[in-house]
Amino acid sequence: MKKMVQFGVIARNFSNSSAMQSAIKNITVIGGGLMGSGIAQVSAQAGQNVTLVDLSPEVLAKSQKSIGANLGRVAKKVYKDKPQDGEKFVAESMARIKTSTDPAAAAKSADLVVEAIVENMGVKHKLFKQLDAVAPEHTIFASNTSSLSINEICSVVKRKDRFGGLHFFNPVPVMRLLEVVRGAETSDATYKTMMEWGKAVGKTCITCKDTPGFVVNRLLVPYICEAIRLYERGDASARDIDTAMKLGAGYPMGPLELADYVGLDTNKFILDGWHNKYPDQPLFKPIPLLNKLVSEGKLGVKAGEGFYKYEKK
Ligand SMILES: CCCCCCC[C@H](O)CC(=O)SCCNC(=O)CCNC(=O)[C@H](O)C(C)(C)COP(=O)([O-])OP(=O)([O-])OC[C@H]1O[C@@H](n2cnc3c(N)ncnc32)[C@H](O)[C@@H]1OP(=O)([O-])[O-]
Ligand SMILES: NC(=O)c1ccc[n+]([C@@H]2O[C@H](COP(=O)([O-])OP(=O)(O)OC[C@H]3O[C@@H](n4cnc5c(N)ncnc54)[C@H](O)[C@@H]3O)[C@@H](O)[C@H]2O)c1
Repeated sequence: MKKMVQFGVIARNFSNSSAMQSAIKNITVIGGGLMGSGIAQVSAQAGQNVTLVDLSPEVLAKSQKSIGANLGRVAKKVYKDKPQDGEKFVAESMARIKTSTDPAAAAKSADLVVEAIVENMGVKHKLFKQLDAVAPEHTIFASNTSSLSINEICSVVKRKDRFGGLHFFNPVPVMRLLEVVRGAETSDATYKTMMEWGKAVGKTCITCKDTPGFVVNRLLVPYICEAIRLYERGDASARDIDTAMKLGAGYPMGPLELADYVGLDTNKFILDGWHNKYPDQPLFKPIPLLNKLVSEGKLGVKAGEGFYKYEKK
């Protein structure tokens, strides 16, 4: 049943993509990590020309490998009875992805730049300032930030009317939602283009204001944090909390499993940032157990241990 649902999602995303048109033809994705490689993949499979940029050539090589493998999964499902068409789909999608280690050069030919680099305001400011000086007039800039303010990120660029948030979800090829975030100065034309582009790459788009966590993370972060506090108090075991939310509320993962999946350092980073900004909000108060796990290097799936133990890949 689970597989059937996932197959439906991937096939639907793909057919949506083929049917939709977008004014954006050339996209530059900056940051070739977990999110950037997924954004590059869904864009290329929807027929866009993609330049994927990272400072590290090793990251780019790893991303290309994982995109190839994930496109292979899509092809297996969508072209189940036509393997040759599947191979063509993978080859053509891969051929649409170029890689680069030079963000400024890659922005020069972009209609849209989607930034998916580290969640750090200073680093994002430095990048966007550099890109603003070289990108064509018409180029739209977007950030995939999980928790930072779009208005604050775009404060360093002149093109504030051509700036917004495009918040994807992990894993990008599977998750159907795209949050389109309007900053205070995002123009109607930019907003409309971002919405159309999101549909063209197969996502269902919702509109968000530039508030902490937009919609999903504003609800998800306090929910995960409450689950950690529940566990910390000893009210239930980790396994029981996760089983409760999977079987009682129908979530695909329990909150502690999801916290391990996104990374406990990411959980902590978001919580600390919001706590500093909104010290009176009790939902954003620091959690001693979360701080302890992070200080011990127990960051979740990627570290081999978080609330649970995992086999290191
Ligand atoms: C304090 C809180 C902090 C929050 C942090 C915020 C972070 C951020 O801003 C927001 C988020 O993203 S929030 C996070 C939002 N995310 C969530 O909430 C996620 C919740 N979890 C889920 O939706 C499901 O558990 C998964 C989809 C992850 C796995 O599905 P499953 O059924 O349990 O396991 P399965 O059978 O293995 O996989 C089924 C099929 O899915 C496919 N596929 C899987 N992984 C893939 C990948 N990496 N790539 C590509 N494809 C991938 C694949 O096609 C596979 O089929 P195949 O047979 O292998 O070809
Ligand atoms: N991980 C998630 O679940 C998730 C979900 C939604 C949004 N986000 C957001 O997406 C962004 C990226 O997250 P991620 O999980 O993909 O991170 P990641 O660490 O997997 O990847 C970030 C990549 O950016 C590269 N990078 C850093 N500075 C750069 C620069 N100046 N120019 C080019 N490349 C640079 C790094 O080498 C790294 O490969 C963050 O803002 C994060 O908050 C993450």
